[in-house]
Amino acid sequence: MLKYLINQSRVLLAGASLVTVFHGTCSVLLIAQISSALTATESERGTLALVFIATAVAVMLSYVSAAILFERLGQRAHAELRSFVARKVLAADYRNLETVGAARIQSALAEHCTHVAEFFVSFPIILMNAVIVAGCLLYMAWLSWQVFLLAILVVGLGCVGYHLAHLRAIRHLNIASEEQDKLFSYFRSLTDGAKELRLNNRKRKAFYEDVLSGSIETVRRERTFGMSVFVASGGWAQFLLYVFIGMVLFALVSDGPDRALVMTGYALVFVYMVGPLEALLLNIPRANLAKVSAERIEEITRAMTTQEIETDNSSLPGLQSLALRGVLHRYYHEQSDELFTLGPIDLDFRPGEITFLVGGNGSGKTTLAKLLVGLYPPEEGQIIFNGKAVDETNRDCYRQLFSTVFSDFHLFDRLLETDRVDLDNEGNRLLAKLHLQNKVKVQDGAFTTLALSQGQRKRLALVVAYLENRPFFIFDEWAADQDPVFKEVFYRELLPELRAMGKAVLVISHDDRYFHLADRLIRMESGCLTFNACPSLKDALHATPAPPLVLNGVT
Ligand SMILES: Nc1ncnc2c1ncn2[C@@H]1O[C@H](COP(=O)(O)OP(=O)(O)OP(=O)(O)O)[C@@H](O)[C@H]1O
Repeated sequence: MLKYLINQSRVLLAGASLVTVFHGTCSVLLIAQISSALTATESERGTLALVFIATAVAVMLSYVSAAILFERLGQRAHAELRSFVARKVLAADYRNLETVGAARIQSALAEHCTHVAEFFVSFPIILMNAVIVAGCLLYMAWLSWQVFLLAILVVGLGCVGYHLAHLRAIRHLNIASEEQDKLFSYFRSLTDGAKELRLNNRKRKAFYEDVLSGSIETVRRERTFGMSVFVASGGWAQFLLYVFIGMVLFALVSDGPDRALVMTGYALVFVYMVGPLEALLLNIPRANLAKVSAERIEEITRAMTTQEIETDNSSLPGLQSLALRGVLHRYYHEQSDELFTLGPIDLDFRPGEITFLVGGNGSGKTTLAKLLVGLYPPEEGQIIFNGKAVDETNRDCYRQLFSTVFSDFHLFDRLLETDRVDLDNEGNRLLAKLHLQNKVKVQDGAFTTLALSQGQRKRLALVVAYLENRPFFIFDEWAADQDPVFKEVFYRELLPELRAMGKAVLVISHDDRYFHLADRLIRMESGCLTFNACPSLKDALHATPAPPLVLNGVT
């Protein structure tokens, strides 16, 4: 991931790095000039002053240019990463997305992308200070070659120590990253479960103390440990530096004619070098954190795959026939080691036909709807659409056949599903039909508000589905949250209207008083079809009566 980003901006990165190297070199030259000026004669000072001013200006200009270039790189990397993850999420198979989970995706989009982008803040600091430290060492080598050899030894020892620490620290940073993914799901529970947490004080306390705090603490502990190991390795490097300084000052510099110049030079360089060295040791861990986050993004996005070919929407076919043949889907529940199997299912759908799908909770109605609309590719069997099997090459195109309102529907404030010119007028006409005209309007292709009751929001979702106007409509317990008057409108007006328009309609419903309005009734039990016929054959519907509900021994 980091390599990809670096590759994407290699020209800008190379330019910024060159400017940084130039800045580091000028900074070292500045120190060398200060050192020379301290022991310079009166006649040399004039020229030295001019060179000093020119170098100082170069240092300032190169610093500003490098900082701006790297800021641009960082922001660009951040934007690119966010787009990359968002595109991956949009293209991923729905099932893969369910497996990865919303929390990990949020974590990737929020924290991990930020950490990776910070690499472009750390990188110039590392590069700039590495150049300064290298320059200082070279300056020392020029003053005395023995010192240079010693410096090489110190750098070697520092590298070995750092590498060992690095391996340990990365392990802890990885654990922290994994825990952070869980933490994001707990953060969601803070807002999504706000009502439940307020209504049960024991639950609220337990959630905070046992779940949330534990997770926050794990991230803190692991990250602190990981970063501390890096800091400790920084301390080791600093210690080596002082050993190096001590050996140079007290053992290596002999009493010669240049002793004063050499000692002044060293004193200055040492003092100057400590700052860059510290910056270096502080920023290398940050770059490592970026690496860990980049690996995490890679892992998350790798799980979001697809083999499907995206449709261009130019020639969406109409519906002539649709058949499910031996279609089967399984859910595996890891915690309980249980498998839910839906199917094998054989079903036919025709235009202008209203099908009701009924059955107990958890019998597989929604799963069947997801299979039918192509959100889940069948594990076995086939969907035959207009005589052609649906596969990776045409599944995206096939999905464009459906307008749906699932029970966990999402409303976008903008009406993005269609580019029809009469969108506002048609939207407002439908809103009036569903008695929402005083609550919300469609204005410039967007709803004026979404702050409505659940039942009203479902009516908005119905408006959206109507505006999409696809050949096949699916409603998953749409009427469950509606007043009797809207149930009437839905079952007795809207559904017949859709039938008259030649739409195929699948209605998942528990409203048995409207079952007779369907052209066909399907019943599901434990993932299997147990009834598939005209609704007048009512007896078959009640083949398996539901067991009585028992609460604390009271029926
Ligand atoms: N994303 C999922 N991952 C794993 N198992 C799932 C998933 N969604 C549903 N299931 C399981 O599949 C079974 C059928 O669920 P489904 O939602 O299709 O039932 P349903 O008939 O629509 O129920 P309800 O009437 O309560 O909405 C359930 O046992 C459920 O535990």
